[in-house]
Amino acid sequence: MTLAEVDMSRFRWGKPLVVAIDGPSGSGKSSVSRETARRLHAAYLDTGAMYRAVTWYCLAAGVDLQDAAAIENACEEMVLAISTDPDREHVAVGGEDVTTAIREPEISKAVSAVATTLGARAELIRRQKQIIADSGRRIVAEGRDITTVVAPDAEVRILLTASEESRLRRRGLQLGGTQSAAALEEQVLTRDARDSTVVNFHEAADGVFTVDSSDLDFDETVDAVLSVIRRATH
Ligand SMILES: Nc1ncnc2c1ncn2[C@@H]1O[C@H](COP(=O)(O)OP(=O)(O)OP(=O)(O)O)[C@@H](O)[C@H]1O
Ligand SMILES: Nc1ccn([C@H]2C[C@H](O)[C@@H](COP(=O)(O)O)O2)c(=O)n1
Repeated sequence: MTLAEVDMSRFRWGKPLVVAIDGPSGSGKSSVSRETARRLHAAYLDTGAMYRAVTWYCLAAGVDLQDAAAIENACEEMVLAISTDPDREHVAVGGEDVTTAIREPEISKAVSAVATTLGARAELIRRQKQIIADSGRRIVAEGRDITTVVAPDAEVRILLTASEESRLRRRGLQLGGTQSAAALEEQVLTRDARDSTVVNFHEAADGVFTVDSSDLDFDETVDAVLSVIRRATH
């Protein structure tokens, strides 16, 4: 058992523990948050998957992604189910399993149109707050606006960041080394530039801890996050 695991056993039962993690693309939000949730025996919420699910629904229904009102309507009417079990990735729209489909490149390319539609954001934020409440406030939730908008009252708020170079390298490895430099920049930097027109995920707000993972491997990053949680809650 590592030192982090010994200390984390204190958090298994008892008080609410909402951990909110945001940061730019490729910083490790999803993978690090999922593992952190496992270690804490907590639920896990991937809010980016919800934006992707709305995008999938809009494309499937032929909704014009230039039409903000149509996107907002689609978002409000859509029946979305998302697993909060860190060991079970599952997203369904209207009962259809879209877990894999929402990771396709066409969704990654189109998702900023949904993420920058303020009416759609309002609806998803409402649903995300409800999921956090339904978890009994024992959850690790991640996404671009979690520390500032969705869960500003979380017990622990962390900005997980990394240099552009690390983030591009990680995304390249994640996609099997098949993407050109230009394609990776489009997926990581250009998408972040579009998304940051509606939400700030590059700077830590007051009370938000920063973990810079540029020089840390995955396990070291999880340990750094657990260490922040331990310090913040004692
Ligand atoms: N500290 C780290 N060192 C090396 N690789 C890492 C580290 N943290 C995460 N990774 C890897 O980097 C890749 C990108 O991580 P992840 O998908 O979790 O990022 P993200 O911030 O959620 O990105 P996005 O917001 O675009 O979905 C994954 O393959 C993950 O395993
Ligand atoms: N809370 C959130 C979560 C995600 N987004 C946007 C940012 C991305 O363009 C898209 C998909 O996120 P990913 O799965 O790549 O993390 O959704 C957001 O604006 N707010």
